[in-house]
Amino acid sequence: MRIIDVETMRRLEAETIAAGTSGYRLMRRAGEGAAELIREFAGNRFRRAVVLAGGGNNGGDALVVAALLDMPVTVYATRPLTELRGEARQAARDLPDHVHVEERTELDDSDFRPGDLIVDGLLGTGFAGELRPQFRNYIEVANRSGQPVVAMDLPSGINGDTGVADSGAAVEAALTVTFGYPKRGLFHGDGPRCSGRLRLVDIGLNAVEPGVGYGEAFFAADARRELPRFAFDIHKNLRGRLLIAAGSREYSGAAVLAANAALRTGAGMVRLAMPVSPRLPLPAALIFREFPAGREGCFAAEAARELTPWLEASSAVAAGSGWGDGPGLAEVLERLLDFPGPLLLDADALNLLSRRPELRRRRGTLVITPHPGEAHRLARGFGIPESADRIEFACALAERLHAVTLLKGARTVVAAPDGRWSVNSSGCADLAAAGSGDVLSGTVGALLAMRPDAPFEMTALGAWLHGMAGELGGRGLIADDLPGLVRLAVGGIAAGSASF
Ligand SMILES: NC(=O)C1=CN([C@@H]2O[C@H](COP(=O)(O)OP(=O)(O)OC[C@H]3O[C@@H](n4cnc5c(N)ncnc54)[C@H](O)[C@@H]3O)[C@@H](O)[C@H]2O)[C@@H](O)CC1
Ligand SMILES: Nc1ncnc2c1ncn2[C@@H]1O[C@H](COP(=O)(O)OP(=O)(O)O)[C@@H](O)[C@H]1O
Ligand SMILES: [K+]
Repeated sequence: MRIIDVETMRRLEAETIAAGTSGYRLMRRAGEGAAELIREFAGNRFRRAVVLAGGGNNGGDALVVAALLDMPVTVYATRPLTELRGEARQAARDLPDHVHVEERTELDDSDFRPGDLIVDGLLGTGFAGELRPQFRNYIEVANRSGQPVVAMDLPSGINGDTGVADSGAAVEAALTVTFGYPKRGLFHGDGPRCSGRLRLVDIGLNAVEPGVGYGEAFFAADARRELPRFAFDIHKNLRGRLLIAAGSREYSGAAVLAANAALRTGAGMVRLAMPVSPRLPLPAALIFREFPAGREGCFAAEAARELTPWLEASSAVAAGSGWGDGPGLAEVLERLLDFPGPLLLDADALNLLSRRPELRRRRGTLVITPHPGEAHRLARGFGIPESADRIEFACALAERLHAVTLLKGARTVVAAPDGRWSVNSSGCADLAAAGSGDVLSGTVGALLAMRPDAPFEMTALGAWLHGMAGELGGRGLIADDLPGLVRLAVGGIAAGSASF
């Protein structure tokens, strides 16, 4: 989905209205979509919704939501609803009687209580200049309450173009529901930190013209488009054959996580090559072999030759998770780099490549999945200037290493050597846990094995599925849970579920 700036958003809105859809219709679609997502997010965890309504259309969206929630609702309005104009006025008129409205110049801590879900409709794309004191007070008290906030369109206080909380205060949302197209500010500055989970509601705006906008963000609609579909009479050999070369004596769990994830993502066949026998039970569906190990318990150089028959039988390879460091690994890496199909390198394989950049010779597609530490080492090894802007940095790595680059973190970036890039919309802080990256390498590896011709799209899809699995898991998630949750995310998309 194209990321756009505020000016383009206004133009598309005006053009859509000129083409015959009323502004209030757009607001209704925004509010209805948001209410549905809020119901899903809230489940039955909350006793009351507290809607913070500003004086513009962002407030209007929140009032539409207030009318549709199936729990008690209190609206704190920054100004009398009778003073609202245009579509927001209409939304105020359509509020049912059971919605309790208070006009409040100021809020204090006693205005929120445990069991409240806060809906932030203070400021959206119309926010400009210094935050007025009343709005600063609303934002600060809401944040201080510790109750989850769902932001309409943008977290209030965030500049829609730059993502910066210009006035030093912004809503810290648990979920942001953005309307029509994702705004640039959600991906820069304070945007990722303040927006929390991200969802997009299609409100039927005119399509943005090709070439207009600023880059791509990957949402559920993109996952629906990209998920490989299989004919009813498919054969396992056509559903992707992945070789995973991973693990060491110390880190056998990494290999097992990657292999489980690859199977649960739906690869037709997964082979796991490890230099030791794992301490953990392996899924019976996995094809496993122990390869020669050196004294440190890592792959020995002989493993390189012995991998040949398995490489010849694979449509993609994922390597590097839990490799550790040993003298034989450079030879193994060189052998893998000769593989003609897509090769994904993660973790210690990237660290090795950073120390030995001269090994980077390759015929086939290379996909790299560094976390920020590994990306930093790659930048040093390959002499790439590091940028604080994650999108710019991922693009520089992709270009210089000629590799599809997945730069991990909150709002993972996937960049291609040809300059395309996409920011992932799914994911949550629960993914910041040991082993979660190993699962990602198995998931992306499986997708590359299914669609070796579309490495950029499959890598972005893998990031989205992994992020969604994290969201489905939530608090208390451990990496062992993720493969099963990836399966649920794949299944939901494949079955055409309305969720996500
Ligand atoms: N563009 C579109 O196609 C659609 C926009 N919609 C909603 O409309 C929003 C934009 O609405 P508006 O243009 O009315 O703008 P907003 O509602 O985002 O903001 C304008 C209001 O905020 C106040 N304001 C501006 N700067 C301020 C500051 N520094 N301190 C305190 N108050 C400030 C203004 O006085 C005005 O009342 C979007 O973010 C979205 O939520 C939706 O209704 C759906 C359609
Ligand atoms: N705050 C966060 N929000 C969303 N995703 C995150 C966050 N922190 C980490 N992740 C994701 O979790 C995974 C962690 O991978 P990695 O650092 O390689 O872990 P490990 O090496 O322990 O497996 C990556 O997919 C990364 O994008
Ligand atoms: K908002």
